[in-house]
Amino acid sequence: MFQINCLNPIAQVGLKNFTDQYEITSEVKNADGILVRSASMHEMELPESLLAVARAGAGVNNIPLDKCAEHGVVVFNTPGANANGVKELVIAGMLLAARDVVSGIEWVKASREDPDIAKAAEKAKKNFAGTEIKGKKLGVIGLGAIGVKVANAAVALDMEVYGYDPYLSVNAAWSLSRAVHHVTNVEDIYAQCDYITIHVPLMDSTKGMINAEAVGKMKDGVILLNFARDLLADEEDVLEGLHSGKIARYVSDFPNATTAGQKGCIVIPHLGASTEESEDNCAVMAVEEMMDYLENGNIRNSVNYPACDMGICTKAGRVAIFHKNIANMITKFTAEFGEKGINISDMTNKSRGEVAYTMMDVEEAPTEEIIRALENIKGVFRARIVKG
Ligand SMILES: NC(=O)C1=CN([C@@H]2O[C@H](COP(=O)(O)OP(=O)(O)OC[C@H]3O[C@@H](n4cnc5c(N)ncnc54)[C@H](O)[C@@H]3O)[C@@H](O)[C@H]2O)C=CC1
Ligand SMILES: O=C(O)C(=O)COP(=O)(O)O
Repeated sequence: MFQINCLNPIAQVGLKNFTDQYEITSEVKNADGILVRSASMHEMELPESLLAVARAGAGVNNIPLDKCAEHGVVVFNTPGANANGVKELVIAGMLLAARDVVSGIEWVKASREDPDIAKAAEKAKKNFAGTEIKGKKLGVIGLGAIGVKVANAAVALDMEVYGYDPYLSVNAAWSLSRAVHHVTNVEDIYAQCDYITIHVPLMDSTKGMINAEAVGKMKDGVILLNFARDLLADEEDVLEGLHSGKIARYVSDFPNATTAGQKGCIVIPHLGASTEESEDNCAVMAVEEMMDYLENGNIRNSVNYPACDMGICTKAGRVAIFHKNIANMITKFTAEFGEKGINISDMTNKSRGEVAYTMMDVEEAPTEEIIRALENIKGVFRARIVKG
């Protein structure tokens, strides 16, 4: 029986796919798997029992990926599963910045006791007049699952779209509208665009990328949208830009003490992926990945281990080994089975950066003794019996 702990509420449509081999537990201490959305796991002590973490969503900056890798804990995410939800809110964000709908709605609320509100509205509306997004230049930084959808939707809304992503995947390139202008230097986006939206993951290399220097290169009156992570922008610099008039509006999906309630900031309480559809898609994908890993050792959509798929095991046993990506490991693993006269009938070894994953199908059920011997090999983080 696998124990699954949910650190955030996960949609039922996903949870109900767990078979009777699984139990949802409120206790993290004996969990085999953790399902999580945005809850931070950085301060958490990882239970010894933990085998996998599935992030029902895209961003994994709330999860200690390296620490998990060193404990042989596979971390998954659900690429693209909430991208449409975010795309739709980004479009809403652009419209909220272009048309002063928010102030207009506030005015209506404040005037609700006025019996002549209809007449007053016709006078007041000039204060909330805006512009149209048609014909404006939009720069999209990061053309992954979300960026591509935002770029294509903006093309359909008659915007002139510029896209920048030095690591563009082949899939993304195939999905991107041909009307999107290919930008190879992000500064061209800063210099040319009326709207700039960022859709990159938060990593050391992207943290604070929207800083005073970047803002200084932008057009006067630029509208900046951040539906990726607040730390991608140095928001003190963004506030400076708003005060000086360089930035007309900052639309963010991440409330914090710096931006909440500030003039020129339209801040939404992290609603990008909070749609029924996105929550369902993420939950279904996260549960699928978790089950295939726990039952078969297969890894799909991991962010800290390589992909590996050996299907369902048809032999007597299957062993999975997490180890450093260094020389001589396979020889040592096979020797452990060889010494005991156990035939290895199938094997896969995959690496990703400094870590590697080896799966072996064997013709005798693996014993705890073999697992201990494998774990004693220098460079091995964990060995587990997947079947046997
Ligand atoms: N507001 C919300 O509720 C949500 C926010 N997000 C955030 O959006 C981010 C992006 O999500 P997805 O599009 O699904 O991820 P993705 O992984 O499909 O796309 C990210 C893209 O950024 C590109 N990239 C990386 N470094 C870059 C750089 N320095 N300059 C330009 N491009 C760079 C990558 O090549 C990739 O194409 C997530 O990491 C997460 O932080 C994601 C989902 C929901
Ligand atoms: O998927 C992401 O990266 C998100 O930011 C969505 O977060 P959430 O699942 O809504 O807490």
